[in-house]
Amino acid sequence: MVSETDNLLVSLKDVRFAYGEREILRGVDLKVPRGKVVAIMGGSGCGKTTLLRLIGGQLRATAGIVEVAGRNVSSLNTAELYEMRRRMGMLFQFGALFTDMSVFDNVAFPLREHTDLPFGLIRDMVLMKLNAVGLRGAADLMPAELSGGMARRVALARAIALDPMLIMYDEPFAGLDPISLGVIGQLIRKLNDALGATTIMVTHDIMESLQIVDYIYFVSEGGIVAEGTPDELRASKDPWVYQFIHAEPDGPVPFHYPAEALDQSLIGGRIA
Ligand SMILES: Nc1ncnc2c1ncn2[C@@H]1O[C@H](COP(=O)(O)OP(=O)(O)OP(=O)(O)O)[C@@H](O)[C@H]1O
Repeated sequence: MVSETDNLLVSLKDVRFAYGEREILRGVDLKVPRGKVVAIMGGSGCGKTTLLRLIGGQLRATAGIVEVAGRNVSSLNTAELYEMRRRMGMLFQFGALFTDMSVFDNVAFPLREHTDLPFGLIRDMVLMKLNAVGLRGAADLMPAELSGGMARRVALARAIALDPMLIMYDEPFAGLDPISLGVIGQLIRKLNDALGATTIMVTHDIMESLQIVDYIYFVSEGGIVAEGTPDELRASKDPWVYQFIHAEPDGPVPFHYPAEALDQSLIGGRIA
């Protein structure tokens, strides 16, 4: 259990959120200590991306408190929000690269947008970030010349270009082959630790998460239904966690969409 006394970078207290009339989150409590890598998992459409957007200040909670670095995100004005976002690196689903820019220019983009640093310094910073993801030699390539795994690594380098305090990834493993997936997982951990950052990632990949994260939250039906360290979750008898870790098709997360009993649906059942 993450405690109040941990040095928290992100804290959500009883957070509720609705898109119009439709309530997606109904009281979420979540804590992310500084320096840690935390995964948020859960079924499709349960509100994981929405959680990242609330933390990033793109959405405002309907109720409850979202705190980042000790500041209530809802209370920030536009300038303060902009300043906070500058300190966050985000890689959204399939975080596409700008196809008409070289690898170098893609990574330089946030530095040029957000700083007035001279070219020489930007150049060195870009090359250092590309070096960290093993692609310094690919600086002059265009995105079309990269494999899927390489493109994701460039997107990672771009997300950390400004040395963020918080890095958020939305499904960083989506669409990758198993080897690239392992490489990206290790990089996420390595970059977090090398930068002294804090990382939150939304993912469906439980096996990779168990290898690299410090803590996992499971979201379902608007709230956190399970949480723990990888070791705690591996040992857990909680049916929800068990279903996820052992990839059981049916369990607390049902395989079947709600319906009447099968024998009621079948013609034979009706005759009987
Ligand atoms: N802008 C929006 N307006 C209305 N409803 C939305 C909007 N964005 C998302 N939703 C709905 O809110 C729910 C939660 O969406 P969200 O993207 O947070 O889920 P998720 O857990 O990240 O899903 P997935 O794993 O499939 O990406 C979904 O049912 C989605 O249809």
